[in-house]
Amino acid sequence: MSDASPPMNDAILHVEHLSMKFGGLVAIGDLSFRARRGEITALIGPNGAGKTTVFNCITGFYKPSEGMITLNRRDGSSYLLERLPNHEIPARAKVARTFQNIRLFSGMTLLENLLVAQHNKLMKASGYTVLGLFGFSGYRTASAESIDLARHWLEKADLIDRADDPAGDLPYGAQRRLEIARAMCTGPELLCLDEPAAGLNPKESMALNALLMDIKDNTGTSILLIEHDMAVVMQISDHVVVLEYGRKISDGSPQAVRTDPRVIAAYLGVEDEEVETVLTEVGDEDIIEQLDTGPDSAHGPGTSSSYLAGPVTETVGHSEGERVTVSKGASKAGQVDARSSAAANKAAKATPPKTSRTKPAAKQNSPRAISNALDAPRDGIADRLALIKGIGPISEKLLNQHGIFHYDQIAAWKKADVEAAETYLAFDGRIAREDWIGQAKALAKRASAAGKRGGRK
Ligand SMILES: Nc1ncnc2c1ncn2[C@@H]1O[C@H](COP(=O)(O)OP(=O)(O)OP(=O)(O)O)[C@@H](O)[C@H]1O
Repeated sequence: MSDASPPMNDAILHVEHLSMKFGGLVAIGDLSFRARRGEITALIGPNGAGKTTVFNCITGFYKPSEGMITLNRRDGSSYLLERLPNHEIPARAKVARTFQNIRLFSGMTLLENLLVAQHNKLMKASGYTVLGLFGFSGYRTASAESIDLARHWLEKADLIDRADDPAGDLPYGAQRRLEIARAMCTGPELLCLDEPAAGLNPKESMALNALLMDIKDNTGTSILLIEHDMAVVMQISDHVVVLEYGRKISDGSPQAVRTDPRVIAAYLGVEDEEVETVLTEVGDEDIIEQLDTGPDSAHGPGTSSSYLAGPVTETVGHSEGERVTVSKGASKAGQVDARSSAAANKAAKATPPKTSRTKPAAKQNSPRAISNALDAPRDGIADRLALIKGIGPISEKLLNQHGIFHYDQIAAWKKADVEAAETYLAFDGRIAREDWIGQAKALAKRASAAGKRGGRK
């Protein structure tokens, strides 16, 4: 939304008309948004929406095909990140990041990991000579300061008791916090976190939220967050930008985005005919009303730069005139737009009573055809299937309704089971494309190794 755009001096990050192409694929198309200083900005969207590609452009791993990324530092200096050499982005623009996959030095202790992160500062203090390491008082001071800073962040991350343990021995959630502590040791003004809550159990998720809120409240570091866990996003974000197929489909406060029908349709990854069912399940009567009467300009990207970037269509345009076709009807946000217009045109259509908004009978009464379905979760506790990328809360509920509660059940699926599940979920090829079976195997293994510590609801 246009009201989400702060004045330039309030924006630590300003992304303008960013496009990134990989051969014929437009991973990001004409994306513009701002992240305010001192806030947590979340970048969300379904798998493959282009979130990590945006991060890679901001942090210099990719040079964008088009567009500008401006980083405004507190001291008034500004950097065009797309022009800075990769290695200068952390040092000069003060941007730090973590990755989807944990990248710690697992054989080093926690303290050593945090000292390595301060390598540049220490080398500078040494005068870049071996003698400097032993002789310069400047080095000794810098070294003591580095240890203090590392201790400070170990305390903040609630890891000080494990300071001398190898990082690889930490539980998964603690490793995630260590990565953030390590990034904070570089003194960033913008901290980019790629799915920090992925694979965390609820307790670990709460500890992560506390750490991120502490960073926000007490350091002045701004945070840009990619996250699939909506509980985390809605709880701690000040501002949310939603992507679908590389295009921005919504931009605003967590509340505005949460109630945007385009986001619900796109993010939950539902098929066209299921949009209304999803909205009913989400339980937001206002949205259901909107779908019957047309789009509400107070919600969604009606006046946002996503509209300046053009409507979401079944092709993704590129400024050089190239058009790359995505699968027909692929944009769920586009489907909502289409449905809203169609609904507005059907003036004579009577609004069906709310009680009639139920799942199609075929879906409710489908015979159980997945070979390893169970009547109930083992020990009464289901795994969090939504940790599998591609499974949202609605799909998780549907799977549960069809007797699938555990990672190992999905891990053991054969072709016929996949086909049966796709019928229930009204997906076409997504299970293989998103490798649910591979993800389920990894989660089952992790849950089993941790004595199912992290994998339960
Ligand atoms: N180096 C690359 N070469 C070719 N295609 C790429 C490359 N990196 C990303 N893509 C493609 O760009 C699109 C966006 O990918 P990206 O990883 O940015 O999505 P994402 O929103 O981060 O997805 P996820 O939530 O699954 O991590 C995808 O279609 C992906 O296959």
